[in-house]
Amino acid sequence: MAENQGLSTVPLFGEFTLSTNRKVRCSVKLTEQEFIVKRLTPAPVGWSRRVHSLKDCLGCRAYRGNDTGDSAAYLSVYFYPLRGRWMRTGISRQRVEHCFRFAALQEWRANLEEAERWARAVREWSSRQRHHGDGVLMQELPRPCRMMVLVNPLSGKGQSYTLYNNHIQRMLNEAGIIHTLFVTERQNHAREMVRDTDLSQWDALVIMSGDGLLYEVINGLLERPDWESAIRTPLGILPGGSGNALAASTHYYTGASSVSNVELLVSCGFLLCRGPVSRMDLVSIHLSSSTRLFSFLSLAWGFVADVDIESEKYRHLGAARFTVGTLVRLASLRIYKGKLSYLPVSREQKNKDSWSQRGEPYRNPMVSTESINVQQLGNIPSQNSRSLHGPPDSLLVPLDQQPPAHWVEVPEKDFVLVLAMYQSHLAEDLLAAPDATLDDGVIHLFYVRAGISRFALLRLFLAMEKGAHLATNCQHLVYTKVRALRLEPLSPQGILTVDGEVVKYGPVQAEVHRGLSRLISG
Ligand SMILES: Nc1ncnc2c1ncn2[C@@H]1O[C@H](COP(=O)(O)OP(=O)(O)OP(=O)(O)O)[C@@H](O)[C@H]1O
Repeated sequence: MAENQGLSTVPLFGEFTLSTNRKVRCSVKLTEQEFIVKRLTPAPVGWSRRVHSLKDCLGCRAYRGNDTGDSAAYLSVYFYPLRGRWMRTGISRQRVEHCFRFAALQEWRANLEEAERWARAVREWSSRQRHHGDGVLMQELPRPCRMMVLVNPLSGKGQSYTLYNNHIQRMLNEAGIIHTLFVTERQNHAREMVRDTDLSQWDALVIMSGDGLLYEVINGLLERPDWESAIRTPLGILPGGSGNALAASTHYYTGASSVSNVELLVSCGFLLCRGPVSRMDLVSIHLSSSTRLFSFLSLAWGFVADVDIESEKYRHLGAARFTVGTLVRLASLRIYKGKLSYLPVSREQKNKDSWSQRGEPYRNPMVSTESINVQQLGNIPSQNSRSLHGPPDSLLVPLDQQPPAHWVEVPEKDFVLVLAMYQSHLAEDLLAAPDATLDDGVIHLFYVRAGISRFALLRLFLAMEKGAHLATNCQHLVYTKVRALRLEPLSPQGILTVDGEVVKYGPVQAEVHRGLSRLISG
């Protein structure tokens, strides 16, 4: 062990019987990349050889059986490979367990030691196989890992707790993750818990709900005096709501084909257990009420916000509530009056370049009295009168001043929708920003100008299921990548949502903070 930096040496070979049938002998081989099982006892039906990539290994366990008179030990290894779905196209992660009986030695202790040697080697070599993305890897979660799991029992169709019991609890146990379950009892419960908890007790905070509960957790972390370290606590997301946009986004970033419901849950559970932790963008949002809050997903006004909120009454339908809501709102399509301006990614870059050519550090020219603006904008009381901290917003000026001169002002004043996205999915089956990545530092801004027909709008949303809406060449749809934006609704009434939650209607502005938070994302 001491040589080879504590790693168990591989390959390992062994011959064991199946725990379920002692008459079936198998040869087992562990290499740096694979776990290979070959049946030595011929079987009339079923498999004769199985090869698993260690990338698909969730965990393993060595243990003694219940019978104390039995000197055997057991090794269970859990894999979740991507496999073709039964009677459907596409692939999804499906659980495969191998369990072997170790009885070659007379002493139970010796058999258990041998099983533990195998378990250690499987764990070590599978952790070496973890996929490290393109430079986004921040850190591995420590092992053993301690997770706080927050479950909203009322989210989605009210099945979160059952889904946790049926799938997630088992996966966390298989991965050897120590976790404590907290069932939220009311709105803001999770926010208060993360605001007040001793974070040194936890290696990760996991949210099993819709996106609304994560929104609470992020804002709770940023209310803490130690927000700078608190917001770097690894977060995990498990789909338990009806929208599940971030869960769908994290699955999408793995490159796997699209899945929903329990298959999405298993995929996210797998990512959660395997890590690693990546950076995730957050967007600072200023409302007319002088409130500043943080958002991880979206800011919406017009059609999308209306559908999201008005379809709450169909939540018993699960994800289908958005389809029903879309059809209902299409029937009475509205036009929303407002002013939209933004700082394009390209223009911000030019600005930075011209400053650096002059050999000076970049400063947003409109906030040269930065400290004053930042103070005014940044340190304002949050909705529940607690102070929300977070980094200063260097691109924004106060809402009662004109946006900076180098920003773009959209000429149109009549919109059907404005949607700012920072992750790929708006809902499980709505791939709104196919180009988005977890920490690209970009707000993907979409707006649809008034004048679009109902049919064309429906076509856009149908195309969005596959992320093909941008290829429809719809003349009314505009897409641009920005760092900051301001929206000033002129219609006296309307709905504004942040991460799917209603916020105070009125002027709003936003700035992206690249990689401010951490997400366990695979
Ligand atoms: N026990 C509870 N009772 C009532 N509200 C709760 C409870 N626990 C959490 N909440 C609140 O429920 C709201 C909605 O939660 P969340 O968005 O996670 O689920 P959802 O609305 O079902 O999901 P989705 O947004 O995907 O439709 C959050 O604002 C949260 O504060």
